[in-house]
Amino acid sequence: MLSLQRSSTFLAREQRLSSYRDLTGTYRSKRRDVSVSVRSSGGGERTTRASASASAAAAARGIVMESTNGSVIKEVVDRKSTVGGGVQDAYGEDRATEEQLVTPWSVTVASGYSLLRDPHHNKGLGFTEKERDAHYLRGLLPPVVATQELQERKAMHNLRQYEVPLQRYMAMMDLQETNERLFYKLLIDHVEELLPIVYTPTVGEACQKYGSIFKRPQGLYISLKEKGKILEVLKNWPEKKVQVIVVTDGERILGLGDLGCQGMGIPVGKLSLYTALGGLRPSACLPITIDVGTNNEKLLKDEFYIGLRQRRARGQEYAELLEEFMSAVKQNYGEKVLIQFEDFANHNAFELLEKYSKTHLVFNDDIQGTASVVLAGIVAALKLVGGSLADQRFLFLGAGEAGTGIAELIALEMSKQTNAPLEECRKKIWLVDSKGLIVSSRVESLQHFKKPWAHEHEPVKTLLEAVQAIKPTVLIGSSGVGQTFTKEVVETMASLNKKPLILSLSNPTSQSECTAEQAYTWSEGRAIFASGSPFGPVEINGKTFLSGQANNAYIFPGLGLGLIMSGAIRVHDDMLLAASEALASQVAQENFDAGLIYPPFTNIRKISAKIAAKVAEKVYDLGLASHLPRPENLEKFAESCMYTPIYRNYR
Ligand SMILES: O=C([O-])CC(=O)C(=O)O
Ligand SMILES: [Mg+2]
Repeated sequence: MLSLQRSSTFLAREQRLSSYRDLTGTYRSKRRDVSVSVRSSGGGERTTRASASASAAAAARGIVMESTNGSVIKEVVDRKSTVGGGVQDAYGEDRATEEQLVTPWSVTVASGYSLLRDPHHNKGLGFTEKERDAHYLRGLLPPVVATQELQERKAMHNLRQYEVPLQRYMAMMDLQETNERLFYKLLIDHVEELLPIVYTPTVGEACQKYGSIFKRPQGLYISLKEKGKILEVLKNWPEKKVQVIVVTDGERILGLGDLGCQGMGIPVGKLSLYTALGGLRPSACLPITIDVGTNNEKLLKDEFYIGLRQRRARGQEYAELLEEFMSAVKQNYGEKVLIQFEDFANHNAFELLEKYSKTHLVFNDDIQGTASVVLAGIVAALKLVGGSLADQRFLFLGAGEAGTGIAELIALEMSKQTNAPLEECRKKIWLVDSKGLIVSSRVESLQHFKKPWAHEHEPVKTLLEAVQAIKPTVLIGSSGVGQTFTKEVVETMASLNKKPLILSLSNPTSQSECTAEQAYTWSEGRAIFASGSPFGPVEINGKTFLSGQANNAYIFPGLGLGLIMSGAIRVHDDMLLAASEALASQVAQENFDAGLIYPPFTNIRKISAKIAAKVAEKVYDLGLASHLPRPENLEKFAESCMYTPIYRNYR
């Protein structure tokens, strides 16, 4: 038996790096040979055995260990990666640095049978002959070695056999859970086809049925039961170098309302887009659902419901849990971790953003991400509609997070362009909520986020009357209620404008204010239309009409990448404006010619890199960057940071 001699520095290093919690606290190997004395982070001595083949690597680069069945190899490596100062493991995956390994868990990578069941490293039939020898895979796979391209073709072929979108969603989730790189290769290469599956609209249905389709847990669940222990819960998550968290409390999932704990599908879906569209490493992404109960009676009675069976906690109890969560995140991951709030109900969304934007790197996707994407679409649409932003009159149906968020960013941009006071710019923007047009006589009873939009006007009850009274050039739906842009509403817009700009933003498709077909038919093909969830081409009198997807998916992946690569510590409105400008500039003449105001999603990675570069530029300009020096070419740097799903060759 060969004993590795270790210096005290090395031991100290291992104290942080090499502890691995298994049930017995020991490591044994059938394969013999190397015995390494290490200390656990709890301070106890452990004897670790590693195979002879691993011993060279152990001596050269740290420590390699195998478990009883020879299936788990643990490595500590010290090669720097490009983004955020991580390291790469034996498989070339970016991993946490020593300092980042702050928990009892540490880096583990598998071989043999376990490797085939490790979604981060599994390649299925893609393992080469050499890898099959080196990683104890002989006999565990059929003889054929397939290229990743062949696997991709097969997976797409199989996926297309399913006619029901939810089945495709489940097949995609299975793939993500078995072979992560293949999952992302599919998603990146077939983004237009698969976005509606892993994202809106299908993800909405998946959340509604999450309890029944639930197989393996994804993401982290933090419920009221974990109060007082949230830091410990965070430490149970296996990845230590987390850079983005998407968190929901499930109270307003898309336009579907309170889905409680089953809202988890949203953070999972959003983060898969962070990787596919924005190039963040999957291991850097952490989906979280905060479960404070649900007021959805149907779910409370559903025997398959997976969340707390109680009504929602409110007030102090809610605030305390969120406060504990926010400080635990900062304590565990530092102040550069990006926290994206998603699908909270209005009251909490505004309050959380207001409170934590001063102390954390946070943004609310529904308020700010949606605002940025819609502003980009409007700015681009001016090329088709004519006139400047300040020449337009805006009418919103819906005065919640999306409506007021978009309205404010439009006013901000208008104010920048014209030098007019923000107050004046706001007067060109009108909002309708469930009680009618928001006017000054209602101001006392309005929630605080609606007050800036209470302009002088006599009361108006319905949307149709509001359209007739305000005569908007742009109509925006963000109410979460489907079919509210009626034939009369669209016809009135078309009678007032040569090219009415109509945006039906609510998700999923069932909640869209009108369909593409309705918008084009009722406006006699003159509307410029985009929607939150996608619509296919529409044919009217032999002419084909396309419509774009005004969805925050255009913005948050690039925005997040820009914030992370610059090491931003706060989000500023100017960064949202920069993201918006970058997106608007990506609409090509051929898109305009087709009546589109957004570029196609097929180029999204390039678009995200451009958005990231513009956002990072703002972060540096505002002195909010912590990654110094500033790279010379931010766009190239953004591209170089992006994760690619191509299989790695395993050493
Ligand atoms: O998820 C989406 O498709 C867009 C969004 O944030 C929402 O509707 O809440
Ligand atoms: Mg959302």
